[in-house]
Amino acid sequence: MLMATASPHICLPLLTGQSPGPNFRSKSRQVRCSEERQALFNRIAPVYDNLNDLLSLGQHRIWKRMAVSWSGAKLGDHVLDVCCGSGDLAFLLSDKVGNNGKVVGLDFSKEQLTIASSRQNSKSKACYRNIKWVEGSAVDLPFPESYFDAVTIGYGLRNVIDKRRALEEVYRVLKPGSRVSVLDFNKSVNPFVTSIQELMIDYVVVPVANSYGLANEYIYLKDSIKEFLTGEELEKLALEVGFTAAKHYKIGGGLMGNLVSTR
Ligand SMILES: C/C(=C\Cc1cc(O)c2ccccc2c1O)CCC[C@H](C)CCC[C@H](C)CCCC(C)C
Ligand SMILES: C[S@@+](CC[C@H](N)C(=O)[O-])C[C@H]1O[C@@H](n2cnc3c(N)ncnc32)[C@H](O)[C@@H]1O
Repeated sequence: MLMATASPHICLPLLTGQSPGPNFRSKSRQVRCSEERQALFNRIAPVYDNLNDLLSLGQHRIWKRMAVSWSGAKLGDHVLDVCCGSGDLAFLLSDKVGNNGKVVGLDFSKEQLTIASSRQNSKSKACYRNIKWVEGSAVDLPFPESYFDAVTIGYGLRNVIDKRRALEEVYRVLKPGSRVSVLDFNKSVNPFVTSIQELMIDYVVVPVANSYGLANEYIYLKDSIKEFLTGEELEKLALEVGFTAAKHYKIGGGLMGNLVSTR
C-alpha cells in the first residue's frame, strides 16, 4: 500500500558551527534520544504486536477500541493516527470511517510502517484500502491546518521528546470542534497503582522481553512512564496548547489512561 515519505529525516546528525556549550549538548542529547527511540521501535517491530498481546493478555486491544471510540471518528471522516506503529489504531479507525472515509497512519519508524503495510495487505477487509502510511514526525506533521475530523495517538505521546510540540501539531491539523484521543500508560499519583505497574514491568514484562533479547527496550518503557505526565498535567498541557476541553480518563484499573481533547 502507498507509503509516502513526508519528510526525509527526523533526526539528522546535528551539524552546526556552534561551539559546544549547554545548549549544544542539550540539542545533541535531544537528537540522540530521538534517534535512539526511532532505532528502538525499529528493533522491536518484528515482535511488538505479539508481545503486546502476550504481556497485556490481549487487554490492549480493548483499550485501543476505547481510544478510537473517544476520538469521535465516524463514517466518511478523514482521520489521522499519529505514532501509528504497526497500525492497530489505524485499522480500528478504518472500520469506523468505512470505505468512503480516509485514514492516515504516521510514524517515524520504517520497520513499524513495513509491518503495518504488510498487515494491511494480508487482511481481506475492503475498507482497509482507505489507509495510507506516511513516514514522518509527530512534531512536524506534513498536513495542512484544520484537515482531519479526528486524531488518535496510541502509546505514542509518551515516546515523543517534545510532547507540547506534538500536541500543538495535532491541534493545528484538527478541524475546529474535532477531537484527539491520546491513549497511554497512566502515570498514576496513587503509589499503590504505581507499584503494581512497576512490579508487573519488573517481574513480568522485562523478563519476558529479555527472552527475546529486548530487556533494555522494555526497561526504557518503565523509565518513559516515570518521565511521563500525569493525567492532570496532560489536561493542563492540552488547554495551554489551545484545546477548548481536555479530560483524562483512567482505564485498565488505573494502569492506563486516555486524554480526550477538543479543538
Ligand atoms: C500496547 C501497550 C504498550 C505499547 C508499548 C508502548 C511503549 O512505549 C513501548 C516502549 C518500549 C517497548 C515496548 C513498548 C510497548 O509495547 C500496553 C500493553 C503491553 C505492555 C507491554 C504490557 C504492560 C503490562 C501492564 C503494566 C499490566 C497489564 C495488566 C493486564 C490486565 C494483564
Ligand atoms: C509504542 S509504539 C505505539 C504504536 C501504536 N500506536 C500502538 O498503539 O500499538 C510508539 C510508536 O511511536 C513512534 N514514534 C515515537 N516518537 C515518534 C515521533 N517523534 N514521530 C513519529 N513517530 C514516533 C514509534 O516509532 C512507535 O512506532
